[in-house]
Amino acid sequence: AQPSAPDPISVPLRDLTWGQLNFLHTTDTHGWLAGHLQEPSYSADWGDYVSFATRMREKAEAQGRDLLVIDTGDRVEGNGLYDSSEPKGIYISEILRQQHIDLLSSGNHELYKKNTSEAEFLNTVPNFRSNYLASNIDIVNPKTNEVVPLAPRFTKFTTKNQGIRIVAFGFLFDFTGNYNNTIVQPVEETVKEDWFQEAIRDTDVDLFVVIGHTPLRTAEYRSIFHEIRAVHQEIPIQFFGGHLHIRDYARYDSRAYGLASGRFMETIGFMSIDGLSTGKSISTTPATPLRFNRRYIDNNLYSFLHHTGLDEESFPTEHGRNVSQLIHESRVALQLDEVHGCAPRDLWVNRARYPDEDSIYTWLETQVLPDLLKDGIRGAQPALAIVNTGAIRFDIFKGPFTQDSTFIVSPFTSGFRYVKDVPYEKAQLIIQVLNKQPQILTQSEQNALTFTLGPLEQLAYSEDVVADSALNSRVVPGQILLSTPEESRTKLIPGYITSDDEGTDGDDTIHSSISFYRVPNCIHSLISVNGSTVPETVDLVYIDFIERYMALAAKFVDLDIDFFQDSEVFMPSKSFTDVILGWIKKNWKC
Ligand SMILES: Nc1nc2c(ncn2[C@@H]2O[C@H](COP(=O)(O)O)[C@@H](O)[C@H]2O)c(=O)[nH]1
Ligand SMILES: [Zn+2]
Ligand SMILES: [Zn+2]
Repeated sequence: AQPSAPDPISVPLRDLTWGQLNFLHTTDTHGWLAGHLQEPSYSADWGDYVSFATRMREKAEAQGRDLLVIDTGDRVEGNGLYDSSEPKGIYISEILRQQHIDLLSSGNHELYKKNTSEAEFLNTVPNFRSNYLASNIDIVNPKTNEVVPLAPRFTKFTTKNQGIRIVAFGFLFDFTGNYNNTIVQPVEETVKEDWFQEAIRDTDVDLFVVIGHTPLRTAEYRSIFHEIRAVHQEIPIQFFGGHLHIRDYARYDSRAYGLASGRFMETIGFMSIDGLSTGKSISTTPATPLRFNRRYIDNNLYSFLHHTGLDEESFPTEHGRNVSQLIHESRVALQLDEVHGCAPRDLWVNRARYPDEDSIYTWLETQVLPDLLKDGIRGAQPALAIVNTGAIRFDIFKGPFTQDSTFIVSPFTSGFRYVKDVPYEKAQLIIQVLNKQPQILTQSEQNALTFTLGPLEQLAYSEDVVADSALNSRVVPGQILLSTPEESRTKLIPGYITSDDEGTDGDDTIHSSISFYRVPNCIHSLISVNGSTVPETVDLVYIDFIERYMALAAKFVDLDIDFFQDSEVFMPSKSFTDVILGWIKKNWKC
């Protein structure tokens, strides 16, 4: 457990609605298993979550109900606890496995690199036995060189208390950026496979559960929904999704819903279903009408104590405490609190307009990239650098910038490449193509370039909200009267106000809203020694992750360059993360 949760007397919470079958859901945790050390709203760690899941399971069992724990991938890349070890992930694997997870699947980040997907296949899948599902992912078995499923395609089981018969699948969206030791089959093809068609024709089923690292409102999930509905018009279907890093709840029909539960251990998703038939029920029609309920739980002890009805003494389990201790020891071993510099101000990914002096991207464009290129690549030749905004994963808070901050902000190993003597106006057109997302880039490729905020209308933001920029706001913009008059006036802290298919009452914690702003796919910085004149040609520098999109854009603007053939490495063995850290060590003295 970390710094205390929000002030308990001033944070109104919405309760959970329990059902026959209840779920806890995490997605896109990206290594944040220590919780948020600088944001009390999200300060619970994986050990606290182990305790929470245990207490919630006890609560369900006491009422003869069931509880299942779900995770839908992107468990790697994005926090020092994962990225700071060599090899990456050795500490996190041991921490992750301490949670009893009933169903889990792979995200796209598990597949970018060969050693990441092989660690998944050799460690995480066995750690969770048949609970790990991979309906559309294969891998080259590093021991036999055979192509095999990453994990079982699906599973069928009956819940312990209610006897609910479940068939579950685990899907990844039609991801194309995976390393060539894995194969992601398009979902449209998977649902036509014999094994899938046979599995959905099972008649002894009360509920289909589709987990996956797939945004809820996608063609992929719609095709699975339609395939199942083509066979079972009435059977309830529960989807769990992720990847867009947003809280979301989608209604497919009156008997099929989907839940997505944010990112970075900010949210524990809660889902309940009532009115399900079961293997035990005699009559085919359940006694109570079918009912789905969702709740986005802020990942902090205050919420956990409230929803379990326990207090600081009775809530923690010994196992949960031991996991928190393991996390602490892992962080010490990795020296994650080593200070590299002191940030003079907050710099925001999407809680500040761009461009703006509070935008992390403006800071990169005006400070870091010019410094990188100040000596040019080839003497006085002007240079233009392009970086995708998705390379930066989180905000910089005013104060110590640590080893942990380094990987929270920029976890990837991407380096830079460049091509020489590109006509400047063509280079400008390339940036426009990358940021205007014309038809040339498929939707999934468009997503792969942007720090995927997901549809902004699902994030609570408003141009005219004046909210202090830090989530654990030091200054709350005035008092906000709660909707029900008998509730006392109370101070709300800024946080998510999620708008989904059921309205805006999904968040367990009633927040004041925060402004969120869209950022472009890419940012850029032009450096020319005699800054004044517009250069004829530039050396075009870009982060290597976007090379294939640069090649696409070059075609679009009739630039005859083969980026894969004609490009060279710029500053070998220096990653974008090294560049950022080097700048911070030089400029942000404490
Ligand atoms: N510059 C780099 N950006 C990367 C790399 N790997 C991923 N990304 C960015 O992350 C998102 C996908 O993240 P997700 O958590 O939403 O799945 C992707 O769209 C890129 O923007 C990398 O190695 N270098
Ligand atoms: Zn993610
Ligand atoms: Zn993802």
